[in-house]
Amino acid sequence: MRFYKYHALGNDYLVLDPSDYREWSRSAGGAPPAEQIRLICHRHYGVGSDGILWGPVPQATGTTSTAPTSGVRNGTAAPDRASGGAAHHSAPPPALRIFNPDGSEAEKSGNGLRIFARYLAEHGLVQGDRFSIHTAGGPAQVEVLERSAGRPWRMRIGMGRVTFDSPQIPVAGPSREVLGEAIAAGGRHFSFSAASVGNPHCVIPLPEISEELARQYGPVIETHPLFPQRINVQFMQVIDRANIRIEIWERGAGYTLASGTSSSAAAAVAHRLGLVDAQVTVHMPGGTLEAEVSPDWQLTLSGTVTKVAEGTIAPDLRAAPANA
Ligand SMILES: N[C@@H](CCC[C@H](N)C(=O)O)C(=O)O
Repeated sequence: MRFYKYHALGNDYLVLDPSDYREWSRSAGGAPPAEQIRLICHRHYGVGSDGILWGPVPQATGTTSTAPTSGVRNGTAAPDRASGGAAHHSAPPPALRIFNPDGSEAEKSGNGLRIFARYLAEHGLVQGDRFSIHTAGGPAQVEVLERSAGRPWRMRIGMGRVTFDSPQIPVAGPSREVLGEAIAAGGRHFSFSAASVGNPHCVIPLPEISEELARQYGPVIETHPLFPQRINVQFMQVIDRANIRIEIWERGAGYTLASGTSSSAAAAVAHRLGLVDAQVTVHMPGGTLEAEVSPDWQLTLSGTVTKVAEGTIAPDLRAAPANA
């Protein structure tokens, strides 16, 4: 029952390889039960993390939802133009399932993809510095930019194509691009735009942002009736045409120090609204990511991954209820 802990700008994940957890991988859902995910991710009762990266899994099960809450469906991000993906490999690319600390399953994670890519590369599970990873939110193309022993790695991920179309995000109401709409939450009115990069995002531009703002209004917006599958929320401050700041409330995880898909969605929305150019540095409490939006709305993200620890989950944790 080994685990590998990494962080990407303070957004921390545990990689659990299904080959170490045969009982769960052979179960009906083929993944850890939701109560085990909640316990393992718990900061006091468990190992502690912003989520679990479950893989590599066979590609077919990488797009199957057994999650109790988020209702994962096939993602909307288009295959990365540059990837060529599976076509370049004789074996299908490794697939990844992503679980939030509340036990729900997410379609995609930008930081999770960089972390899982490093795990695959340093365990000899992929060849070379360019490879694909499949998620329920679409394929991603990885490029290892810098690898050095005992230091954080740097990688670039082709995240796929962003969409602002309401049915694909999803956002309730008539079919439309969700740009600059009004939302009332927690007694306040905001203007928001919504996007999917494989998972759903609500971006709220404001002149000033703070952690308190994200913690106060994030949970109300995450579960707003406009968003039938809940939503990740970014409060965004545009600094200039090449820099934005975001504070994040993640669906199923709460306040986090960084998020890759949030960075992608915020950069794409800011670009779509004409507020920034195509290359954007996204500043978050945990650090910065470099985002790029291509003319056909393909997104690329570059940033670091740091290995934290590896170890073994004790049998006590397998048996204990979440409030033990
Ligand atoms: N931290 C992630 C996003 C993880 C998934 C998200 N909470 C969801 O439910 O969609 C990232 O780096 O993108």
